[in-house]
Amino acid sequence: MFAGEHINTSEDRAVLHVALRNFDDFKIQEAGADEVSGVLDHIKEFSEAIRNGTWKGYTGKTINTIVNIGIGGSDLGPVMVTEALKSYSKRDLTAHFVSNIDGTHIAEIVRECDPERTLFIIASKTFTTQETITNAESAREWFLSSAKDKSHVAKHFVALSTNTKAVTAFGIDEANMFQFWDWVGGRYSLWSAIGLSIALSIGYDNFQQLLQGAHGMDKHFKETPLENNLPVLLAVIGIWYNDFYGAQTHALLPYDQYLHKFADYFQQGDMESNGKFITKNGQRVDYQTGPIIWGAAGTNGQHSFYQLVHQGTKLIPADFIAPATSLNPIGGSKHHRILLSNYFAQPEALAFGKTEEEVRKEVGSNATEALVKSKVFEGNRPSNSIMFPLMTPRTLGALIALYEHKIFTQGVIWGINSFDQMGVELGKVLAKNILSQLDKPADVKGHDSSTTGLIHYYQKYRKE
Ligand SMILES: O=P(O)(O)OC[C@H]1O[C@H](O)[C@H](O)[C@@H](O)[C@@H]1O
Repeated sequence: MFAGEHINTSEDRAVLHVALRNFDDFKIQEAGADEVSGVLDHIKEFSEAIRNGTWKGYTGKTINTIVNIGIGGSDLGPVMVTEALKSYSKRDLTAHFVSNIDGTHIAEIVRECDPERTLFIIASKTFTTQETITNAESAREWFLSSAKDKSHVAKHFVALSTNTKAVTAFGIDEANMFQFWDWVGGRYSLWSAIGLSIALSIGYDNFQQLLQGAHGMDKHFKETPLENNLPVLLAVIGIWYNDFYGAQTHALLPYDQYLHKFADYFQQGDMESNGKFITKNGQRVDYQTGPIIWGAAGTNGQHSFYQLVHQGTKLIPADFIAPATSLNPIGGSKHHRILLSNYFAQPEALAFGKTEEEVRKEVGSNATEALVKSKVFEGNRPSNSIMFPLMTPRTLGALIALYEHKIFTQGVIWGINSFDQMGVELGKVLAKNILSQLDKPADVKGHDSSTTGLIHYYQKYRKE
């Protein structure tokens, strides 16, 4: 990876998100790597102009709302990080994120926006993603219904992309485009121009701290012997339970409300990277690869699904993640002490459980056998605990990079290409064909009976 070899073999690309946060440290030879600092300067200059009010909208007002339009890697990273670092954000600059093609998403968000004071950020590596381009067109239509004159688009629309041609064809000036390169995978792109909404929200200096935190983890990963190497340790522990104990899933359980999108983010990060049954050499694996990633912020999960984690029939390895100090120490950190007491207790309960003997002592001799059995915790359920002093941009950068490299290490051990995503293509192709058949029942051809029946049902009941 660090040598810039084309380890994304199926697409013949280097994988160099580490070059986006390198600060001239590692020597990386790859076209575009020398352009990173120029794009960072552009992000700095632009984010400062928006934040200090020198950038004005078409009626001379400052920008008070940003709307990032993107999906997958062009959405989840910015959403997760702006939520995680909300405490560092400019409170009078509201950030919204539109991803879903469902018109409800953009319709509900523009209801909260003032066209004179809103900046739309069209985030798409390829600039061909159907959802993003359709949402961007609708945003432009909504904007022009107030602004009227197309020349005003320049003050309210910017693009983050590798595809200059498509960006300019959409009507966004090249000067308002923030570049990145094909060696940045979508799910590894929050460090690139795709992070513009993060820089706008928390300020460029904090964005840079985020990058530096990730770079620190890159160095650790590259230079530390395997037995002390955090991403490697997480990777092999994960493989141990996944491949040798049959665990199907892995839960990410941050005891930090700011990290409430962490599991959503790494669902793409991990499952799109390692959800593959073909090795780099084209063989079908005869072992398990990437786990199902899921989770929720503690303690909410405890009151929802932890029953199964403790007493269900499935083995669920979990990562418990928490800051020692809260950024909101209300009530003299009373909340945080309660939160952390749960953070400490859950892994302990999972590991050591409660024996039948202990239950008997507790319930007394009148309890039925069934009640006794229902209160037994078998224990011996695995978890990792990750703790850090305080949620800062630097810490978050390191935490994200920790998981990125864990995923990469696992992919290497499984012999798969963690950096392509062929599995998302088939559905897109089928949807495109179906879209062209939706008008008339007679057009619905070439499908199985269930699909045909469903489309006919829609055609019977739709109102437009
Ligand atoms: O940034 P874009 O080119 O619009 O791509 C957005 C997303 O599209 C697809 O779903 C890919 O599987 C994702 O990896 C990617 O993040």
